[in-house]
Amino acid sequence: MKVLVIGAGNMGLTYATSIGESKMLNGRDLLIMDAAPDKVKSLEKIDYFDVYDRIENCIDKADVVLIAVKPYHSAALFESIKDLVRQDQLFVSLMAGVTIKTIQEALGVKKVIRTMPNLPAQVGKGVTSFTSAPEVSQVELDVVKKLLDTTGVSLLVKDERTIDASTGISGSGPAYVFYFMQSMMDAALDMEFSPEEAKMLVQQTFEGAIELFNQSNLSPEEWMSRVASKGGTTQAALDSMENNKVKELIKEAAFAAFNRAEEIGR
Ligand SMILES: NC(=O)C1=CN([C@@H]2O[C@H](COP(=O)(O)OP(=O)(O)OC[C@H]3O[C@@H](n4cnc5c(N)ncnc54)[C@H](O)[C@@H]3O)[C@@H](O)[C@H]2O)C=CC1
Ligand SMILES: O=C(O)[C@@H]1CCC=N1
Repeated sequence: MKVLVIGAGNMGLTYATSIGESKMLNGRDLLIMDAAPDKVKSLEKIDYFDVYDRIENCIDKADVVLIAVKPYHSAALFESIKDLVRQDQLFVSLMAGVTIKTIQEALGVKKVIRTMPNLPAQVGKGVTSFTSAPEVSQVELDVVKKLLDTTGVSLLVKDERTIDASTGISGSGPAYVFYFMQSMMDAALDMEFSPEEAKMLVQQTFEGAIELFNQSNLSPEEWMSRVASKGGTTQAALDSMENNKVKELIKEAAFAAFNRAEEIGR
């Protein structure tokens, strides 16, 4: 089986590298293609895959094609490959919001899987939701799951609405965590810690909290109550968040991403 990754940015390169490192494929069965000459130059230093700068030189070699360009580049890409693709090829999209029907119609193919990965895939801690067109067989789904799992874990979901919902939680989610980290670092700077001290305090607090969560069956709410003493400092902070409806605002933000994914699809 030969796998071609189109688009060697954050996501495409991460998947190509993870698949390469996993040794799932034989020698030269992994191909990568990007339209940016400087990107292609930097890829040539990496040993895991054969690198292409022109789609017509590689698309017909592939059994599985991973599409990892930005959604707004998808129409131009589809136009450039629609006369080169085959019905037996399996297309796996990593693009937010681009529907299976759009891909099928633009390429004139049936076998399409749509995924929603996330950036922690870069460190093997990704979570990828995926769903497929009915024309994709169970064997093909199993193969793609193995490819996706090289970057962390994956979750087969029932439909494309759930892919858009995953975008609001796990796809965009790492940015919400970074937003929280940045806000705490900014607060630390206002309290006159140095930038290095602020980073250390926040980084270790996040790592420690995640480790506690991972090593127990307690919910985040239960852990919150273990940190907070009655009438103490944590309660003052949690009360402030409740009064300012921070939870509602975070939910609203997640739904904004979900809605935007659906909007891009339309
Ligand atoms: N960055 C993230 O955290 C996540 C991104 N995604 C999705 O992954 C996809 C890629 O995002 P990133 O990797 O962040 O983008 P990126 O901008 O880092 O990479 C896209 C790459 O595609 C290349 N490209 C553009 N048009 C091309 C064409 N016609 N042929 C070949 N290569 C072409 C660009 O040169 C670039 O290297 C997007 O559709 C996005 O919705 C999904 C989940 C998370
Ligand atoms: O912001 C975006 O559109 C992409 C999809 C999920 C994360 N990044």
